[in-house]
Amino acid sequence: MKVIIGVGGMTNGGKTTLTNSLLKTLPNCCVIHQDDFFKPQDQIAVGEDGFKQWDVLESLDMEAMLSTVQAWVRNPCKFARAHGVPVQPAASDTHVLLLEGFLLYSYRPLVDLYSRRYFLTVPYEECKRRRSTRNYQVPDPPGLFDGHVWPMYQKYKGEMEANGVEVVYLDGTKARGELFQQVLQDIQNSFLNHC
Ligand SMILES: Nc1ncnc2c1ncn2[C@@H]1O[C@H](COP(=O)(O)OP(=O)(O)OP(=O)(O)O)[C@@H](O)[C@H]1O
Ligand SMILES: NC(=O)c1ccc[n+]([C@@H]2O[C@H](CO)[C@@H](O)[C@H]2O)c1
Ligand SMILES: [Mg+2]
Repeated sequence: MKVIIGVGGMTNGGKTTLTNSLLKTLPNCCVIHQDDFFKPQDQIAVGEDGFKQWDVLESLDMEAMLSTVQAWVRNPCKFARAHGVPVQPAASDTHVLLLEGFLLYSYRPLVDLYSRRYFLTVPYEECKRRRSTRNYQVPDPPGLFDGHVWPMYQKYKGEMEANGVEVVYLDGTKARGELFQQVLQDIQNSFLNHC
């Protein structure tokens, strides 16, 4: 059985934190981080607002991300070995791929591949507060959150909903351990118990 799980949602919703916990627990589990597919800085467009447009789909090499997912689908054992994930003999029929990122459900070729799509959210104020504590490879210039990050989040989320993409919303203000248990149980109930 091959299961692809999306851990998506807003910036600073807690996607990477949750993904890292799941990765340690789920059997034969590999991960692909969307943030690893950002294009180089000189290829990022500058908008009329003067900001580099990081939070749009065009800033990511989604074709490369899709190819990486397809490599896992073709041969999850080979993919696991190549990424240093030991294949557990007792669960060698089960393979899990976690896709983690902020625009997972807006790229058409990926949308139908997920067995489950999680979507982490926190309120605007909490998102802005968490983001202000972060250091990205390219630091946020003043005003980026309200001028670009938040409006793009709302735009893509609106499109996702209008397109009827089914997601499981998660409250990112819950404690880390509680979120982890909730999602782990949901995954186990949905898939792993069925094999
Ligand atoms: N459940 C939680 N409760 C409180 N703080 C959390 C929780 N989960 C993560 N955090 C904190 O919030 C910040 C963002 O977490 P994380 O990096 O996991 O989010 P992300 O969604 O991957 O963000 P990014 O947009 O940078 O990819 C970090 O400082 C992290 O320690
Ligand atoms: N990883 C990067 O290269 C990079 C550069 C500039 C901005 N970001 C931010 O990452 C978030 C997604 O995790 C987005 O909100 C980007 O603004 C990432
Ligand atoms: Mg992250």
